[in-house]
Amino acid sequence: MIYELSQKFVFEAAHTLNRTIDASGSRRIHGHTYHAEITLAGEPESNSGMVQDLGSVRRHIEAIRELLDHQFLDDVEDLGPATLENLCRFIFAKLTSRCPGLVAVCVERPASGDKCVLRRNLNEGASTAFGESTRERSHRSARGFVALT
Ligand SMILES: Nc1nc2c(c(=O)[nH]1)N=C([C@H](O)[C@H](O)COP(=O)(O)OP(=O)(O)OP(=O)(O)O)CN2
Ligand SMILES: [Zn+2]
Repeated sequence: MIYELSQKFVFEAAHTLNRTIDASGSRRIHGHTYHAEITLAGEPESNSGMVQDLGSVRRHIEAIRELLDHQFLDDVEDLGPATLENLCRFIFAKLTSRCPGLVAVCVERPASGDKCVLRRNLNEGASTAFGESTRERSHRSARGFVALT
């Protein structure tokens, strides 16, 4: 049995995007309301009864949210083209060392029904792609839900 703990947050941001379809509208600066959700997996620590205190998760999220909320996403360092895919990767990379057990990041635009989920691929060692430390990998391995790669 494994527990999954999630926290949602919202940010508003502007961007442009180069596309082969609907190109002119996407190339103009426009904005979206993004709804994001992060998920941690693990076992509750016996004394606290918590996988991780959601209060500390919210603090870490707030630091990331400040990098995105009311920003022009084209100018955000390390983001690349401001797609849902890159927003998931960006949030995952920024949070993974602060939130042990981070397994998924979801970003969606409810207004248009667009959604992307980035899940840690336990079988293919995708964790290293996000700059996860050896300490974190060992930590998760010790909790028994990932094989060391
Ligand atoms: N795989 C992806 N495809 C697209 C993404 C993305 O993040 N990943 N993003 C976009 C654009 O952000 C785009 O603004 C959305 O385009 P579109 O659906 O055409 O129109 P809007 O949501 O802006 O809605 P309107 O109200 O019609 O402007 C496209 N593709
Ligand atoms: Zn857009």
